Amino acid sequence: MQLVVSPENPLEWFALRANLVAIPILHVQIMPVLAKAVLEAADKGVFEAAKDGPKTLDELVSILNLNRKALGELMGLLTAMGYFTFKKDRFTLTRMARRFALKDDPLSVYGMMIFNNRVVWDWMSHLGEYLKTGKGVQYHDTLSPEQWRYYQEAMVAASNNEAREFGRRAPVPKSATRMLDIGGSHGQHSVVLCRKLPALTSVILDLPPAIEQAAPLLAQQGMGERVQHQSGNALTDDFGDAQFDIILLSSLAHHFTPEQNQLVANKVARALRPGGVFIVNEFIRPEIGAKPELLGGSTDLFYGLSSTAGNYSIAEIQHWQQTAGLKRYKVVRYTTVPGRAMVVAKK
Ligand SMILES: C[S@@+](CC[C@H](N)C(=O)[O-])C[C@H]1O[C@@H](n2cnc3c(N)ncnc32)[C@H](O)[C@@H]1O
Repeated sequence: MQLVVSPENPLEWFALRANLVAIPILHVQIMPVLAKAVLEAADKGVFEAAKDGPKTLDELVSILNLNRKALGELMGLLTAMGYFTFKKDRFTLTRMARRFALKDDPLSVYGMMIFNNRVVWDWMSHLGEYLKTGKGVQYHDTLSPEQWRYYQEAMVAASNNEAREFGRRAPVPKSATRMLDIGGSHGQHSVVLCRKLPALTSVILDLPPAIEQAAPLLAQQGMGERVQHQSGNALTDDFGDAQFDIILLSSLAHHFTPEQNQLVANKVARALRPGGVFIVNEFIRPEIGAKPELLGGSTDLFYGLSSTAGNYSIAEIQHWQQTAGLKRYKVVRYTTVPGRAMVVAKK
C-alpha cells in the first residue's frame, strides 16, 4: 500500500509534476498533527459525543467540557480528514468514522487509538536513540497493568478485520482437533477457526500479565472451554510432542530475534502431529530490491523501535520452518490487510 498526494486542481497538479511541492513538509509537519488529532479526538470522546446525531460546536463543547477555540480547530481538521461533515452549523460523523472510530463497531480500531495515544506516542521520542544503539523499548518488560490492558484491547482492534479473512483462508486440516495459539492474547484467531471447525479446541499461550487483561476479552466471545488461556512463556516453555494439528504464531515473531524464532520453530515442529500446520502470521519485510511497501516498511521500523526485533521476509520465516524439519506448504497473502501474510509449513 502507498499513500499518495493527489492534486485538487490543475495548479496543484502542475506543482507536483514540477517537483515544487515540499513533500517532506507533509511528512514532518502535517502527518504528526493529523495522527495526534485523531488520537486525542478518540481519547477525549469526540467521536462518541456525536454518535447519536449531528452536533453544533457549542453542544460538543458542553458534552466534552473542552475549550471552544481548541475544539473548533480540532473539528475543522477532523472534517478535512473525512471523520465529520459540517452542514447547517452541525458536525455529523461520516460512515468511515462510525465504522472505525466509534467503540462498538466490530471493525472499530478505537482500542488501538487509545493504546497509541496513551502508551505508544511516547515511544516515538526514543527513535533517535534506537537508531544509534539498535536497542528498542522492550515494552513487554516495562508495561504497567493499565498499559497491558490498553495493549490487549489494541490487539483486538488490530485484528478485528484480519481475523475474518484468517478464518476464511487459513489453510488448516479440516479434521483438526487441537490448536496452540502462541502469544494469542484475545484469541480472535483461535475463535474464528473453532467456529469454523466444530471439533477444534484451542490453547492460547501468553504471558501472565497479558492473560490477566485478555481474559475478559476472550470471555466476550462465549467460547467456554473450547478456547482457553494458558499462562507461560513461548521462549522457555516446552510445547510437548505430537500434540497439535494447528500451531499459530501471530504477530509475535516480530518481537523475537531470528535465534529465538528458530528455537520456537524447533519446539513447534516437535509439538505438531503429522500433517499438522505451523502458521506464522505477520507483516512481511519486503525482500531487498522488491517494490517498497509502506505497511511492511513502517511496521518493520516500529517493531524494531518497540521491541528490537522487527519484520522478517518470507524467505527468513521459511528458513526457520525448514531448519526445524517442516515442509514448505503455502504463503497466503491477505487481500484486506496489505503487506501481511500467513507463511505456512506442514509436518
Ligand atoms: C502483538 S501481540 C499479538 C496478539 C495476537 N496473536 C494477534 O495476532 O493479534 C503479541 C502477543 O504476544 C505475547 N507475548 C510476547 N512475548 C511472549 C512470550 N515470550 N511468550 C508468550 N507470549 C508472548 C504478548 O503478551 C501479546 O499478547
